[in-house]
Amino acid sequence: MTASSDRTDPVHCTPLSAARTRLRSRFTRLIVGAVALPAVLLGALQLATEHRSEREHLRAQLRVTTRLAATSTDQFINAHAAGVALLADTAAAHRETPDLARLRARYPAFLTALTADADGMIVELQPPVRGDHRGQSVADRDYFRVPAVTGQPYVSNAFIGRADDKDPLVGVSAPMHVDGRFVGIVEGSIRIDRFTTLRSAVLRERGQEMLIVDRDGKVIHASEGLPFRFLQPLADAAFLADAELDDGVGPTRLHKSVLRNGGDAWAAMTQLRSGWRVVLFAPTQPLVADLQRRAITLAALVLFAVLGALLVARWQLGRLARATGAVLDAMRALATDGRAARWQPDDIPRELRPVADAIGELVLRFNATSAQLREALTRQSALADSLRRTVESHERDIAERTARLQAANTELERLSQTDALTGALNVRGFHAWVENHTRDGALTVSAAVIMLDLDHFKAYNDAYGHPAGDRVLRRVAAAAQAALRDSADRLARTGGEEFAVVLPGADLGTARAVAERMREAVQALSIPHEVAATGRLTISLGIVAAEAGELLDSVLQHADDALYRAKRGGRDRVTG
Ligand SMILES: Nc1nc2c(ncn2[C@@H]2O[C@H](COP(=O)(O)OP(=O)(O)OP(=O)(O)O)[C@@H](O)[C@H]2O)c(=O)[nH]1
Repeated sequence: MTASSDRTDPVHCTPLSAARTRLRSRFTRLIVGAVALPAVLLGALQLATEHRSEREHLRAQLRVTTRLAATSTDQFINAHAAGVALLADTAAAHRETPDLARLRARYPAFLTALTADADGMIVELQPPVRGDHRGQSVADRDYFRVPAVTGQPYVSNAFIGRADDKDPLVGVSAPMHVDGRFVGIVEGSIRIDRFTTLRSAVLRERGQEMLIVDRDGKVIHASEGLPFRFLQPLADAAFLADAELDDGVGPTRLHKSVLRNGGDAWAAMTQLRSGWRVVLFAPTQPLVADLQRRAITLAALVLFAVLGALLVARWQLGRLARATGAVLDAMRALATDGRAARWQPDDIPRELRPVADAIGELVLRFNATSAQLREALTRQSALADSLRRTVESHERDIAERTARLQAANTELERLSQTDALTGALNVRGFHAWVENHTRDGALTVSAAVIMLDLDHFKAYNDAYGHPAGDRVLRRVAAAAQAALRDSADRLARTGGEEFAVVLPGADLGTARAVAERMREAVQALSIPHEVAATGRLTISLGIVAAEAGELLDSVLQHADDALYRAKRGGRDRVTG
């Protein structure tokens, strides 16, 4: 639900997705920073420490092996030299011929053995199968000259055998003295491979190469991994440089490209009693290869650890995102609908439980408050309806009362301006008409005025009584009112039995016609009046026409004058 609503709601989707993305990249950086970096640093430190330790171990082991190799070689050579010396001494003491065959039998490493006289001429050579060399001279050989001069046993440098095999040899020799006189030497030649092959093989199995050089710095033996050949002069080689020997072994030093394969190697040198030097080389390549292998293993471990941590973080972030999405949905429902679904997260991390519980409580409270609010709104709405109905009813009453009041007022106004006896305008009503049709006493419209007066009315009252006079007044007024044609015309009772009629816009002719209709209408009433000459009640009328702007008082006076003339003229007539 969260994901879909996020997709369909760009307003809310973008910030939420961005937030999750930032959180994920932050987690990634955190894991890389907190796991990978320390692991790599610690691993590199560990590798460097181990590498240094193994290098030191290798160097120490190289020194030990060098010493062992030198010692065993020394013992081998010395043993054979001692054998030759013993044979020489024994033979000289007994004035016997040295038993070379016995010597070779005891020391099988001797390829040949010989005796030579004081002049260096070979007396005997063993084995005899190699040819008879008796009479040949070895006076040029070191193994003859040195013992002859020094009187001491001697270990030679390397040399090539004179036999057909041309074997690489070293010789050990010892002088013979009879009665203090040098009489010759005993010499044994040892094929070099007799004391190097096995040692080289063992050392090579341990990853080391062996070099033996003689006192002149020429190669006696170089194992297969070294690029040196027999008798190659190496006196100037760095690994043979004089060094202070510690317990018989010089310091181990690293030498570049010293191996046959071009590789580097640590080298340790020691010197034998014979003056030979033994140098052992320990290639660095296995150490480097081991370091590379460990580094690759470490990198793989770190990589797997980081990937695992990222997977776990991604899984946890997914849970967090789902829980957060549910929270947002609940909050969004609150914000948009004003309602909240029941908050029941079932897959929320324990750490977020307090937040979820707080939101759940918030939702419950919100729902309760919302329900109360709705109820209050419903009550308020009902109350408002009732109030509105009451107000409307009151307004209707007021309107009706106002209408009645206005009607009453209108009626009152009409009555206040109406003569109660005749129904014509009274003096107040006539003044109201005057106010509407004059300004400063002058007419604002043209108008005709008729002044109407009952003839001999006093006599009528006297003859018929005042109430009968009232009835006559009422009938005359009704007849006069009936004679009016225009709705704007007005009949007003201006005195006891005197009426004024105003006809807006009318001319004198019209006024006369109206007045005549009135007179005739009264005549037609045939109200008996014994005192009147005609025997019936009549009326006299004076008429006048005025233009707008004439003073009303003056107009009324003219009309009154005309009425007077009608009276004086014999009554029952219209005079203008
Ligand atoms: N019955 C009755 N009589 C009224 C009323 N108002 C005025 N009169 C009488 O009308 C009479 C008017 O008399 P006069 O002014 O002398 O006029 P007249 O008698 O009509 O004589 P002429 O006008 O000259 O014809 C008086 O006697 C008044 O009492 C009224 O409302 N009712």
